[in-house]
Amino acid sequence: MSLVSDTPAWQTLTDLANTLSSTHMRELFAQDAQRAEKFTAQACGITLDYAKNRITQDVMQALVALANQQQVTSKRDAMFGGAIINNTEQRAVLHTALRNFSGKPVMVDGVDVMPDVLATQEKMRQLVNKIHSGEHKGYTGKAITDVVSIGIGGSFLGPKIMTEALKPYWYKGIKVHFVANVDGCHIADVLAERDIETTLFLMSSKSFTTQETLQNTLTAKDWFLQHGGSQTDIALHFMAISSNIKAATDFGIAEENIFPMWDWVGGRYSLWSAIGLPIALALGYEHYRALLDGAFAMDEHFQQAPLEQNLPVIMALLGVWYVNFFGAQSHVLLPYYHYLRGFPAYIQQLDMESNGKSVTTDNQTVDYATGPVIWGSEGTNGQHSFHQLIHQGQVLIPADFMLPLRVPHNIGPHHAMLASNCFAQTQALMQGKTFDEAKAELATKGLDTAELDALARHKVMPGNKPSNTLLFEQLDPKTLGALVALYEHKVFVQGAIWGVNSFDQWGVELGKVMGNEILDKLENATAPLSFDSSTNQLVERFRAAN
Ligand SMILES: O=P(O)(O)OC[C@H]1O[C@H](O)[C@H](O)[C@@H](O)[C@@H]1O
Repeated sequence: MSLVSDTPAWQTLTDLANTLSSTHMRELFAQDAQRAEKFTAQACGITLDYAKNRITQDVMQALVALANQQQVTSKRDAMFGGAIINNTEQRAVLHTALRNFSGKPVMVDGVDVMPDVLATQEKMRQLVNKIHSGEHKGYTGKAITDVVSIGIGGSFLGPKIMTEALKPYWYKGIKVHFVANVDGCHIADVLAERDIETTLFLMSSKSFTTQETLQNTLTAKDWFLQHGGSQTDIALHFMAISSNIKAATDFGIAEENIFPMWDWVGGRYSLWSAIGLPIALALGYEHYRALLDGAFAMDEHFQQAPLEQNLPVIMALLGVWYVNFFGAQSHVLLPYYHYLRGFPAYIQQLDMESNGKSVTTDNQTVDYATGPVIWGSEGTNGQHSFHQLIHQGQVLIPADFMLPLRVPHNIGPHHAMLASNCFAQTQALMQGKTFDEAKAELATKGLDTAELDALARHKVMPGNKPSNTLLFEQLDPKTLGALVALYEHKVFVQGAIWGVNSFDQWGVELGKVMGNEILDKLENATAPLSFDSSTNQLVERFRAAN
C-alpha cells in the first residue's frame, strides 16, 4: 500500500492549503453569517464550535474524503469488533468493551469477553460499597479512610486526573492519594501523612513488571510492616489490579485481592478497567458507572454519526490538517475549569504514546509527521504566561479551549469572568489586530509619527490562529467519560489516517533496558564502566556522591 502522503486525497488537501494560505479567518467570517452554525457539532453533552479554524466547506469535504480513502470506518469497526489491530503485539484493542452496556457480546478469539468484564465491575462495586460502609476494616478494626494508589503511566494518569476532575462528586470520608514516580520523595511524602490502621494500598500495574510501581509497593509494604502491621494483615491493606495474576500473587498479594484486566486493554486506555478502582473509591460506584456510561454514549456516537457530524472525526481531521498541511508541531489544550487542570497531561500520554510512530502497520517508513506535541494548562493561568507565544510567536499552535457552562459553585462573578476570558482568547486568536487598528488605538497617546509607527508594529496581532471550543453543560461524570472517549477516538482516527499502529509503544522500552544496566553499575560501585564517556562520567559522579 502507498503512504497516505502519495494519495490523491493528500494532494487535494495540499492544493487547498496553498489556496487558503492567503485568506484570513476574518474574511471567512465576514463572507458567511452562518459560519458558526455550519461548523458546530454536538453529542453527549458536548458542543464543539470549530468555526475558528482555517477551513471552508471544501476543506472539510476534502478531509472527510481523506478519512474515507484511509478506510477509517472499516478500521473503526474492526477495533470495536475485536480484530487483532495491534499487529506488533498481536492483540485486540477493546477498551470499548469495558464500557459496553449494549448487552451485546464482544468476541476475542471466539470468546465473549463481557462476562469477565461485568464480573470484575461487580467485584469493584462490592469493594467500594464495603469500604464506604465501613464493612471492610483495617487490621485493628477501624474503617478505611485513605486509599493510596500506586501506579505509573496509564495506571496513574487516568485514575488521578479523572478523580481530580470530579472533585465535586467525591464521597465524603475517603481520600485517595496517588504515587507514581520512583523518586522516593513522592512516596515518602504520601506515607508520612498516613495512618497505617486506616490506609488501603492499591497497586495498579497491567504488566506487574514496572520498576517504579514494584519499588513503591515494596516501600509501602516495608512501611506497613515496620509500623505495626503483620504479614497476615497485608491481605486487608494491599490489593492489586493487573493482567499478570501470577506475578501479583508471587509478589504477595492475596488472589482474592487481585482485580483482573486483560492484554486487550492498552495501558493508556485502561482507566475503564479495574485500573479505575481509585476513581470508584473516590466517587462511589454510581458516579464511576456514569463515567463509563458517558464513554459508551460517545462510542455509540463515534460508530453511528455520519463523518461530517462525528465529533472525534472532525477533531481528528482538523488535527491532521494543521500537522500535515500547515506544519503545526504542537497542539495546546486549555481547560477553563480548575478541576480539569490535569487533562492536558492525560491527553499527552494518550496522543503522543499512541501516534508517536515512524513506521506504518504495513512496515513502511513514513515521510510525514504523525502527531503534534500535546501540552497545555488551565485557563486563565496560561494567559499570563505562554499565550503570548500563541498570539504573536512564529509557530502555529492550534488550541482546544474547554469550558463547562455551569459550575458547582456560585461564588460572585467568577464563572462569568472565566468564560469571558475563554471566549475572548478564541476571538483574539482568530481576529488579531491589524497595523491600522494598532495605530488607531495609539492615536491619543501624543506620540510622533515615527514613534507611533514603531510601537504599532509591536502591537500587531496576526490573528488567523485556529482554535476549537468545547462547551459542556457541566462537567459531571457522564460528560467527562464522553470527553475522554472523544479524545481516544480522535487519536484512533488520526492513527488510521496516518496508517500507524496506535496501540503499541516500543519507544519506551529501550530506556527501561538501559536504565536497568545503569542501575546495576550504580549499585555495584566497583563494576567497570563501558558506556559512552558522558554516561560513564555521570555514573562516576553519582558513585562519588553516594
Ligand atoms: O501498568 P503498567 O504495566 O505498570 O505500565 C505502566 C505504563 O508503563 C509503560 O512503560 C507504558 O509506556 C505505559 O503505557 C504504561 O501505562
